[in-house]
Amino acid sequence: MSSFRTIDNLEPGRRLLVRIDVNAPVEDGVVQDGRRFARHAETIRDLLADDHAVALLAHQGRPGRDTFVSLDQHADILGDHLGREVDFVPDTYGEEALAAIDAFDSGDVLLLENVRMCDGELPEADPGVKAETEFVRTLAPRFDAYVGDAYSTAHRSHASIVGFPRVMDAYAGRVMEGEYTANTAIRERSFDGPVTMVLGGTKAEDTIPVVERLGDTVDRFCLGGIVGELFLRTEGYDVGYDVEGSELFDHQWDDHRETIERVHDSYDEKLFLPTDLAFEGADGERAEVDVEGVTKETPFFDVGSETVERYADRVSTSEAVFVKGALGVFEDERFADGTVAVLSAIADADCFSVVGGGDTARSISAYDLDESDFSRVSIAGGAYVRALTGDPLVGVDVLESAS
Ligand SMILES: Nc1ncnc2c1ncn2[C@@H]1O[C@H](COP(=O)(O)OP(=O)(O)O)[C@@H](O)[C@H]1O
Ligand SMILES: O=C(OP(=O)(O)O)[C@H](O)COP(=O)(O)O
Repeated sequence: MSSFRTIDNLEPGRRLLVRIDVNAPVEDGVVQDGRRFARHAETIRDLLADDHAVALLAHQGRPGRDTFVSLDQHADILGDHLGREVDFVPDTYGEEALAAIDAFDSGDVLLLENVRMCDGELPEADPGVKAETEFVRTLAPRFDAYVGDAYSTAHRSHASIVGFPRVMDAYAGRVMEGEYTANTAIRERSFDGPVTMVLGGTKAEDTIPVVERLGDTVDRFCLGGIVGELFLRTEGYDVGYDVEGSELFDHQWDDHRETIERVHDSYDEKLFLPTDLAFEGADGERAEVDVEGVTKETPFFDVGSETVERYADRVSTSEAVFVKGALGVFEDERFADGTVAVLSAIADADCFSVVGGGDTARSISAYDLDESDFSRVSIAGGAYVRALTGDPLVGVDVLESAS
């Protein structure tokens, strides 16, 4: 059981600062609707039913990425879920934001601009340091309480996650409470047969430490995506290099090389790496190459069909399977085979299964897989796999300390 207070403990009619996570895929500049919007709309609906005034904080993307965009579209999508207007304020704690906050009243919902566009949110630092930022010092006194609902960002020590609850009366929202309860319960489960983790995606910092932390309890790690290529590079294959315009590999290699090499040496027998990879052929179609034949000039977008077969075989003989991160760029149909085939094998298998990640969970609906074939689909990725290790989530810790 968590020891944080929830929104059920709030007196009605408060002025609330609510941190949600509606970080979403962006395709050709268009923000894609998904589970995160639907789930946070439930929290907001419950808050409005208790006559609170709700100011929402959220982020989108990371500086420098093409998914780093304004939250104006997010306000419209949230509004569609709520069946009412959500006012977008193109400012976070400047004059325009303060005027909107000072004017807002019971029953109002407004969404402030992408917190990662304002000074103070980044980089990660101790909660006490984030609480001292101008951002927190300016907004905190204007509200009665803070609601932490962004479980999927609870592993980041950013101002909107840890700074506000450090200095405000703080409560957990419905998403925070639900995700925390479910993921903590999963961590406490034990399984008689093999446990497999399928790890892919782009965020090495969230997945590689998990391999190290769970290396003694998980039986097989099937690796793909950027993570898989970084491990292949450890084995001397010429993959996992940035091509022009991409910043996916080299800085992650510099940051995590030591850990990757250590994990590789320690858990060699449990690690399953791609034996073939897919790329865009000269005719624009999907082409595949054995890892022995890769060259560093070629960007790879999926695991190959032999790898898919091996991974599907591993998951179909597992008692439990945990997925975080896609095995390829599934948003492009040519490179969806790895992600979709392995998810289908999990859906068909008689196993306990969890699929997590803001992007990865989306592949389930995008490719008409049936959500009910999985034991759980989490809207969190990095936070959920970290929760499985038992390591603390700073965004949960601060809510517990605030109680
Ligand atoms: N080889 C690859 N190159 C570039 N991107 C990849 C590759 N493989 C997977 N991806 C991308 O990884 C993304 C999901 O990873 P990530 O954001 O880390 O996970 P999630 O949001 O699901 O937790 C997908 O959107 C997919 O396009
Ligand atoms: O999408 C998110 O995490 P996820 O990719 O682990 O699902 C969260 O919004 C956190 O975003 P971040 O990884 O840019 O800090």
